[in-house]
Amino acid sequence: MVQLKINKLCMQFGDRLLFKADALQFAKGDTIFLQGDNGTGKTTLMKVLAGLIPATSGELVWQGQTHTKWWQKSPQLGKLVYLHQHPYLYEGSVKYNLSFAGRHQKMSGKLLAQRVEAAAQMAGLEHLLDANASNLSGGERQRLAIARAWVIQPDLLMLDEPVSNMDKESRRLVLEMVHTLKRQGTGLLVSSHQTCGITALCRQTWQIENQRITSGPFNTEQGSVQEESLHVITS
Ligand SMILES: Nc1ncnc2c1ncn2[C@@H]1O[C@H](COP(=O)(O)OP(=O)(O)OP(=O)(O)O)[C@@H](O)[C@H]1O
Repeated sequence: MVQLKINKLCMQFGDRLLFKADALQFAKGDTIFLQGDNGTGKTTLMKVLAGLIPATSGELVWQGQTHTKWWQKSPQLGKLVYLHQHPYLYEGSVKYNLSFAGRHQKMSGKLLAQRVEAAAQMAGLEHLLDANASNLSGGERQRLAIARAWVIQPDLLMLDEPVSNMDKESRRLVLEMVHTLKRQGTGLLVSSHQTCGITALCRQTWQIENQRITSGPFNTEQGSVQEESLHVITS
């Protein structure tokens, strides 16, 4: 079972305590809605879990191994993906962006080409495959970033405000991609200020409140879920 365990995590910026968590677990197949008010540390937590910044103290255990040497190549590379709401894209075409990570995995050229084509279609970007990624609109960039993750099928995917500033059609396309990943077993950790189609896929919640992260069950009745979710969930 692919999993990331967090023990006695503490995050501070200078003297300011951001959050503490005794024990949390994020595993393949999990679907977790990360909730918390503005500034409580949701993005920071995701960056810590992705190994992009170190926690002040505590332990992250990936597949039974503690990962404390932050300057070394992360063992989670390609298996755990973090998508920021303003995603970083590589210099080059949409096609280049979609194929980049797959080239560094043990994926055959034929399979990679098939997945890139399928991802472009799912993301509604097939007509932009040769366009320069830096010229894409905000919504197209977010769709491309999720499609890029879809190509490599990570074990764990962290989505930071995945549908913020997206129109209805973009939200539908992104939901479809995320839902496919979920069906294939990818674990999801989703931060969002409002319930949406993607949070409706979640069955657990991590709540950051009073500088503590607590976990519990989440059912979609806890929030009013927007109508676009239901079509995908039941189909
Ligand atoms: N490198 C840093 N140095 C100092 N403070 C930081 C740093 N990075 C983030 N912070 C602060 O930590 C707090 C949490 O930031 P973070 O972006 O993780 O919150 P968030 O819960 O994702 O917020 P939002 O919901 O508004 O996106 C903020 O007050 C932010 O200013």
